[in-house]
Amino acid sequence: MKIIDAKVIVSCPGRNFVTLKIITDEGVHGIGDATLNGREMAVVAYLEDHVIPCLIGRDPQQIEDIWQYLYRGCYWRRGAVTMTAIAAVDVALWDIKGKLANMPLYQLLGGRSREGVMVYGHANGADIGETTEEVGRYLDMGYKAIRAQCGIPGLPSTYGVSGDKMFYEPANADLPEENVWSTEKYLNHVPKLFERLRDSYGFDVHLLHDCHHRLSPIEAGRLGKDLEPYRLFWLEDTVPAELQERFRLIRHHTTTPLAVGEVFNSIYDCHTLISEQLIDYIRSTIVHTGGISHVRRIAALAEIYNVRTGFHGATDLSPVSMGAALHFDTWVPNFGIQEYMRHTDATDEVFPSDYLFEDGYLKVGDAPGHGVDIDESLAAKYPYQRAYLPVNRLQDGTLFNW
Ligand SMILES: O=C(O)[C@@H](O)[C@@H](O)[C@H](O)[C@H](O)CO
Ligand SMILES: [Mg+2]
Repeated sequence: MKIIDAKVIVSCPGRNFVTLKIITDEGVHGIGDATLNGREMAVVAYLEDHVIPCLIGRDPQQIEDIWQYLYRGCYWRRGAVTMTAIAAVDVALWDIKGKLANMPLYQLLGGRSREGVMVYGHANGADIGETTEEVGRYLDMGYKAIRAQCGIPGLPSTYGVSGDKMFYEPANADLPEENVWSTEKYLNHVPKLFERLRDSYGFDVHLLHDCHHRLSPIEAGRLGKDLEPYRLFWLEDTVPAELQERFRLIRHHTTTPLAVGEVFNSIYDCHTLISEQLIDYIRSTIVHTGGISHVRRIAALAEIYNVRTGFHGATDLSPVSMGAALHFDTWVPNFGIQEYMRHTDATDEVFPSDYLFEDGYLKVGDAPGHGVDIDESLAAKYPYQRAYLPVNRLQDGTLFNW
């Protein structure tokens, strides 16, 4: 069996998605997500110019050998562009293997460990009152876990807060938007939000919060401590995580559970965090971390150290990534939670899938492979539009972390 063709499809049904389709001589095809928000075309070029020529003629069943070939064989290891491109190939090959075996992906991985995958939705509002109402709306939809973000008095815009409640989208067309940030204002405000949420809804719902890498370790320790009475499920991305050792200080100061990893792209970004048990949840997911073949190694390491998975699942990860992640979540023994930001109807039409939201859980279907496909003629109706994530400046103009 041979790979005879592979193509990259770029489509913008509301936001940009990059999809790799691998075609075999036996008529079976597989698809993988290759979307790297704000740097999409770098992965397109990497795949088209450097990866696809090496795939033609290879046996698509040899997933591990192809992974090693692309990782070790390129000499320049790791990095977001490389690991996203490898992930797209890897997921497309697992999709093909599932179709050949006539099995859903979770069966190939080791079978079902749970009935459904608990997901968390995003509630956001301009102020505490609006976010509290939004959390109520998510509870009415059946969510068991909800991430809450809210506007900060005195700041014109805040990460995670948008006009469109259901389809919050982190990127903007044309050029990067600029946000203004004040850690002091933020640290004073956030505990009040969670006090209100617990007063309004009690302690049965899981509440989560994302700091988006904006704090120093000692500030993170303080926030974690201030939030302890409200029993968060997790506090995410408190500090920029290039230095894994930074988490030792945070850990010494708070019992609030910590999650990190959506910007990581390999096991080497998180091995200290995991083996020293400095975090509770690892968020590195399939699309930006070398695919299923690499993420399962991270999950296996995490399992030994009682760290659970909590995969990234924002709207810039396509339904293809969501499908693959849900199969992984259905199998992985040390599953924690899965992020679920709903895609727009236009996106769901371009990527027909068979997963379903039911009472706070996402459930995968039994279609062979990961169960998601791409409607190429519909995808062609939505041409690429350059878009960027925002940047963030302090009030005096200094460029800061976004
Ligand atoms: O936790 C999250 O979902 C966020 O941090 C994302 O919205 C993130 O900003 C984007 O996915 C970046 O592309
Ligand atoms: Mg995040």
